[in-house]
Amino acid sequence: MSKVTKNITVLPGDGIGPEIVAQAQKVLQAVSEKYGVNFEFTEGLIGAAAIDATGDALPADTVTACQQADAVLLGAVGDPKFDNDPNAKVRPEQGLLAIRKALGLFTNIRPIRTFNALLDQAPIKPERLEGADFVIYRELTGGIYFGAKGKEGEDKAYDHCVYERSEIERIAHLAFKAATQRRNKLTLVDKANVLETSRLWRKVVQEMSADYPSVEVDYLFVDNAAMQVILNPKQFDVVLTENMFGDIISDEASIISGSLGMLPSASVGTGSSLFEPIHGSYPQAAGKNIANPMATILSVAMMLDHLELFDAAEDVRKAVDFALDEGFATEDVNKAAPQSTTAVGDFIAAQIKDTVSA
Ligand SMILES: NC(=O)C1=CN([C@@H]2O[C@H](COP(=O)(O)OP(=O)(O)OC[C@H]3O[C@@H](n4cnc5c(N)ncnc54)[C@H](O)[C@@H]3O)[C@@H](O)[C@H]2O)C=CC1
Ligand SMILES: CC(C)CC(=O)C(=O)O
Ligand SMILES: [Mg+2]
Repeated sequence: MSKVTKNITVLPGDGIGPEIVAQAQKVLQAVSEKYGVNFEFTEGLIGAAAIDATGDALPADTVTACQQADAVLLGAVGDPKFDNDPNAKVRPEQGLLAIRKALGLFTNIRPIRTFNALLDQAPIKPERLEGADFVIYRELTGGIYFGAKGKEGEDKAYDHCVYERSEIERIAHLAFKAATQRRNKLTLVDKANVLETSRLWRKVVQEMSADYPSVEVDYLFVDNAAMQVILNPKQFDVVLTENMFGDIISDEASIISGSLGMLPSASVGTGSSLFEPIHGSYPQAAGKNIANPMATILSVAMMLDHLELFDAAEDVRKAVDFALDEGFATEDVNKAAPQSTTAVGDFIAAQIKDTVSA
């Protein structure tokens, strides 16, 4: 019988992107060998790498390759030469925003959990963290990142924040549904005491809650939420929020997991789904073989769930837990005896091949 083939478009991007994506591909290769699935990889340019090669942060053939894929795997984009040049006309991050828009990826799902092996080293008391398990539904193609932006002269600049009801409803439906499959709680994080867009979010979510009677809905202003997320993370189940607030709150929530290098994400919507760590291109670590590949590897687990390879996804998660339990991890989560990025990738891939499937 011929093997099932899944076409994966791979966008390594910038900084540590190529290093962490290579480890994620090793993991997919291990899954391929164990489960008899064939992964066909097509590589595309995005970000600073794409600007350097073509002048464009998202070349048209990258978009086509993503549209034709069963799933997309992204590393990260961004380079200090653009970050430090406020006058740059083209920026790596434009490529990321553009692929999200082109694929209609209106929801970014960011699960936040703890890892037993990392509880003791967190800057927060372990008893506050143990059992924390929530998921952030971050709106991904609207709000201030996508509104009109510009400058008036040299000393005035603006970024507009706009949301339409339909943009709120489509992600809110996904978030409510997720809550019904979890612990039936949804927290809307907004700034409805100040922002008109937030008041629209609140109104729409209040109206929609009638369709999900089992779900308890509460509301938190984002400044309070930023504090609650680390003070009492166990209170959250599904957190629904707009683009920028979700971006910020999720980086903060990585403290609960132990490192920004631990948090994966799935971006879903109307086109091919895309899987990426929540962190950026960590340029200080580029080329040093020290970045944590686990966020990207756990993004592969989310990809495998999406491809309905559920046992393989579980294997990947278990292999990451095992690596952490064995202390086989990079310096961000194992300062005493750090392993390299490639060694961690090899270890996790070998563990997947070695374990008997569930
Ligand atoms: N999705 C994306 O492609 C994103 C891109 N960026 C871009 O990345 C560049 C750097 O931005 P930063 O604000 O420094 O954010 P960053 O997420 O790249 O790094 C912030 C800090 O988090 C830690 N960290 C991040 N990833 C890690 C990993 N895999 N292993 C271990 N530690 C890790 C490091 O301590 C690092 O200094 C910028 O150009 C920015 O625009 C930032 C966020 C997301
Ligand atoms: C270009 C930024 C919006 C990337 C980012 O920080 C993110 O998506 O988390
Ligand atoms: Mg971010």
